[in-house]
Amino acid sequence: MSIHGANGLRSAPGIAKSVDATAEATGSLFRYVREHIKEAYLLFPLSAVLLLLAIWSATLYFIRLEQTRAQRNAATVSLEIGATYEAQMLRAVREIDQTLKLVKYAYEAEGERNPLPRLKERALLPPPLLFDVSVVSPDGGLVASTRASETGNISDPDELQTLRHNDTLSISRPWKDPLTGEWRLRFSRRLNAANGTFSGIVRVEVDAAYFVSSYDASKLGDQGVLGLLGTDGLFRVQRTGESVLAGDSVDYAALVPDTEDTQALLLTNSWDGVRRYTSARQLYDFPLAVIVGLSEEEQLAAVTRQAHTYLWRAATGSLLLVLLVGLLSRMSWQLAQSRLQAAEAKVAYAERVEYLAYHDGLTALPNRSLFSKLLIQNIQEASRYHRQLAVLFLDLDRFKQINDTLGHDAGDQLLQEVAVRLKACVRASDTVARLGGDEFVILLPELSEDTYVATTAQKILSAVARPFNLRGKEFRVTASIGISIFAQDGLDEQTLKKNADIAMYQAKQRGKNNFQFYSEKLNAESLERQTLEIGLRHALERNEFRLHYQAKRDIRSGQITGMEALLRWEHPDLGLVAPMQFIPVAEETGLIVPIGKWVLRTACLQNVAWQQQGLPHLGIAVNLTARQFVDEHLLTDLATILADTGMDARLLELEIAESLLMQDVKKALQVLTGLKKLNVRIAIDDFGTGYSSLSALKQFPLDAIKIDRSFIRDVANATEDKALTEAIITMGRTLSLTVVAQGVETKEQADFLRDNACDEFQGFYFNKPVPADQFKVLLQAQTARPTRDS
Ligand SMILES: Nc1nc2c(ncn2[C@@H]2O[C@@H]3COP(=O)(O)O[C@H]4[C@@H](O)[C@H](n5cnc6c(=O)[nH]c(N)nc65)O[C@@H]4COP(=O)(O)O[C@H]3[C@H]2O)c(=O)[nH]1
Repeated sequence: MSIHGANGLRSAPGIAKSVDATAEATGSLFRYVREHIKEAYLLFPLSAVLLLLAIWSATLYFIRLEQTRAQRNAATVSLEIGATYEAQMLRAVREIDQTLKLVKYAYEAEGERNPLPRLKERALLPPPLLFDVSVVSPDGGLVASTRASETGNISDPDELQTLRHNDTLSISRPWKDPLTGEWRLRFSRRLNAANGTFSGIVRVEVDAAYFVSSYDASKLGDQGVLGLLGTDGLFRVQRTGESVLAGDSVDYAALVPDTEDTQALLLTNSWDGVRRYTSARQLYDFPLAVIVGLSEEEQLAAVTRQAHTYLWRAATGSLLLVLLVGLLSRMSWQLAQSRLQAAEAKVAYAERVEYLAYHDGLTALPNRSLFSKLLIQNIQEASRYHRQLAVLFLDLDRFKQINDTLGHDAGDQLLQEVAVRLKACVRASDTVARLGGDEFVILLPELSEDTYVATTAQKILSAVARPFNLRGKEFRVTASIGISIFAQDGLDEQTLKKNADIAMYQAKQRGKNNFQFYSEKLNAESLERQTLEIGLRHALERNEFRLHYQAKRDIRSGQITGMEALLRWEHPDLGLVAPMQFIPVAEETGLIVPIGKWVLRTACLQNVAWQQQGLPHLGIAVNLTARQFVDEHLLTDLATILADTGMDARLLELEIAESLLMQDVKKALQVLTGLKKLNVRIAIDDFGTGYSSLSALKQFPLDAIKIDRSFIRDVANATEDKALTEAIITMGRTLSLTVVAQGVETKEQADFLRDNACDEFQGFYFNKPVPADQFKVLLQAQTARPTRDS
């Protein structure tokens, strides 16, 4: 029991589930139909189904109507024929009975033993061809007959027996004439003697076919029936088509209603098994009934044929309709499908447009808009749940250079690779987005542990620093990252982004390839930077730049051998701004290019002016930054300036930082060769800090190297710096380069350099950078007193 119970429990939800599923399926079908009902491909079949229903309902209705009409008609005709037939039979039997009565009267009342000849003579007997009238003695012997051939005792003993006791009309059983093979019938009455005793019978014999001779095939067809039935249930005669039969026995009571209200019934006639609309009437005063039957098959044949025609037409119409609707539905389905496809394409296009609106096409990372949205959302959540989140701004160091050197395709490839590496460094819940150019931003929405941000930032720096393979070559880039934390560094999206940006610039300032957390101090620096940037944009047109000149002296004679032009910015509010403060800003913003051109032109003009004033023809050095160095117009600009100012190219020296040259040796060689073709001198600035390879140095068309100040600073004390400086000087001499020591501040430093055969020096120990008018005084002094100054 328990097992059954458990099964029952288990199956109940199963049944419920399948019922639910069915309901669900039906529901969804209805929903689908409701939603798409207006679609032609559904409307057509639905209309077709309705039309088919209408066609078939009408067809079947009309068939049924015709059938009913034909049935009613058959029943009516059966009744009508029955009524007529009844009247005919009544008359016929009455006439026969009248004859019998006439003979009986002549016999009994007039005492004629054989009244037949007299009656015949007086034409009171029926026609002899049809009827045989005879008189029979009580023992069955033929007394007289209208038929000449009839002789002997041919009476039925039963008939005699019946009439011996009754004075009624007797109707014999049908019998077949042995000679003709036709069915015959006999009607008889008793003859009384004068004393009233039985003295024989008078009878009329007739061909049974006589009673069914009114069979009209046009009405009764070939399968109808016309019959005379005795109340004993024995057919005296019945005719179907041309066949006349007799003697069949039926249930009289079942066939002949005992009411006046006659009607035709559809019956399977027991004597031949044919279904007929059968009407039966008992003859008044006689033990006979007339039977009329119309074959159902024949009566409904026309209707059935008609029905077949209707059905055939309906079927043909339905088939055509189905084909037509199928065709139309198919066409409209195809149309709907193509419309659907067009709509889907539209949706896909809209999705694509939306995707593009929120994603970076190059890296497929979220773009600035999407990042802002995500950041706003995450700030709201962090605020609600009192959580922290971090925004990391990342900028690639030297990206522009790679882009300019290797081309945009390589730059794009690099950015894509960086995007992949960045994503690999963070969790799936973190967001990496690209703001544009080489700027990326990372959102860390959940800071599980305090060190997570720093760890992630470090991981990113290491990942970016791994070499990239671009165009079959290995390249290295680094990144600078600025970090701001919600809520301490800002409560809204703008502030967090701005502060992360500030921190990122700070990271750049601090030598790149590092990360910086935002602080208030950074903010102040950033503000200053912003002030500088805004001011720088107008400094040229407002003529706020000045050039100062610092002398380079020969190490042995102390004579001024040349000068370096150094840029100064006289800011209206900030006063004199040092180049180390504003040149990085000018470099980042690209303003260094027009500013650099101004410097070159001014330095050349000044130098030519001094020459024209009779002062010594000395070389002048001008610094170039990385951006100036890779500027595609550098050579043409320089040539123009030289031509415009009339400057002797051999007196112009361009100082280029060693680190810059070593970043991309091939490109450096290309630019330097171009410069050299203009006959300008080339010096490597800040030498010793850029890890030059000797082979690279040998390739470059150089004229001078300037030892970095950091070596000179400790040259008098630190053994290591001494050794390095000695090595640099030796190397410079080996390569036949002028070796210049810069940042010489003390006598010790000067002595050391002199002892180690350095060529020239430059430093506060001799001269600080001064404006042109002051430098002119120095030059004039040297012209007047060309002696050693040191
Ligand atoms: N402590 C110390 N410093 C000394 C001494 N002797 C010279 N200096 C300073 O050293 C710097 C020499 O220039 P730099 O190494 O090319 O370094 C330059 C150069 O890289 C850049 N710069 C200056 N003017 C220009 C310019 O017109 N164009 C470009 N592209 N860069 C410039 O800015 C840097 C700094 O320029 P300044 O501030 O003028 O600083 C100058 C100069 O004033 C010394 O004995 N002790």
